[in-house]
Amino acid sequence: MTLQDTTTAHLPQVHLPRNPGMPLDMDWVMRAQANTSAIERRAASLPGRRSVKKDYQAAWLCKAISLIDLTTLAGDDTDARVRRLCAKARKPVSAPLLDALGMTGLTTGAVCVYHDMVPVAVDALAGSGIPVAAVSTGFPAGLSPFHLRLAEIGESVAAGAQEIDIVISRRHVLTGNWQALYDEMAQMRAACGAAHVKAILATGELGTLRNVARASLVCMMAGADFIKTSTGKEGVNATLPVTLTMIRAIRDYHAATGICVGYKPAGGISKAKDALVYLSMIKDELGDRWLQPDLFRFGASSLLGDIERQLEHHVSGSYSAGWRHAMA
Ligand SMILES: O=C[C@H](O)COP(=O)(O)O
Repeated sequence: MTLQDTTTAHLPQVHLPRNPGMPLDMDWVMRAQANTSAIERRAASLPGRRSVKKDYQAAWLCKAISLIDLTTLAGDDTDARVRRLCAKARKPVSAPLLDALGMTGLTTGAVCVYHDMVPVAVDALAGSGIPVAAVSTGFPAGLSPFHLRLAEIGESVAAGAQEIDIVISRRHVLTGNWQALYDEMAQMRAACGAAHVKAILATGELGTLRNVARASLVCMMAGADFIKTSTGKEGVNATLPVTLTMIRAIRDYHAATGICVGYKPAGGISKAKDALVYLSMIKDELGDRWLQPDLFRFGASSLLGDIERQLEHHVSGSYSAGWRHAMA
């Protein structure tokens, strides 16, 4: 595999048709189980193994950059911070490092901000082709009046957000009210119009992996283009067992409908080596098609910094034969 194969060759120039969804299939939802102990065993085996061949790690780290929704979601966000973030999305690593890697043109997958920051981000990213994602619907708890959550989606889209990260009502999952979850998701999907919609499940608040599996299915049936683990604000955010549960739900949905739904782990992913484990898991479970920005994103505020440090380390001293080959 060359660096070119790993990065630019797979950038999506064509957006997939949106997930059209399907009627709520309660039998399928109730059949969805998650074998917790098997999933935890499989997840526990992942970090210990050599997930990506060392020779190609730099190439995979560049790939990871192209898959980041570079995020700031803080109460003290300012226009200046968002502009700095957008500049970083355009040039994710220093110019000398980009040159050394031969990766001119590398950008992050998107920038993710609160609704109020959308106009600033849209302006700062003009002409870059990098989409702005807005967290809407009363993020992070999603407990504002429903009509206001729908209105917020409309305002974010009108302000130029091309992707909307909605939050679901956790109580619908905790009470097993799948019809209410489906209806909520379908209305949010409709409010997004042409924008892509990512459904944040807030998995750390859903109680069980079985609930995660069922909520994943219901959101996909209701038209979510992506399912996303967390807001980054829950006590427990993205984990490997949750990831296995959600990507297997994506695999089942694809097998039954032919529709590809994307996956976004988010919250607490800050280390380059963890990003490689996620990419390895996606490759194993879903295949290369899901290693593209239209079907996979990391939601992360600090991952890029660690990846940049690791790439600097590679370029400064550890050119192996394989890496030179990858650069050829
Ligand atoms: O959606 C993205 C998350 O809020 C980012 O979480 P993080 O700040 O822990 O990386």
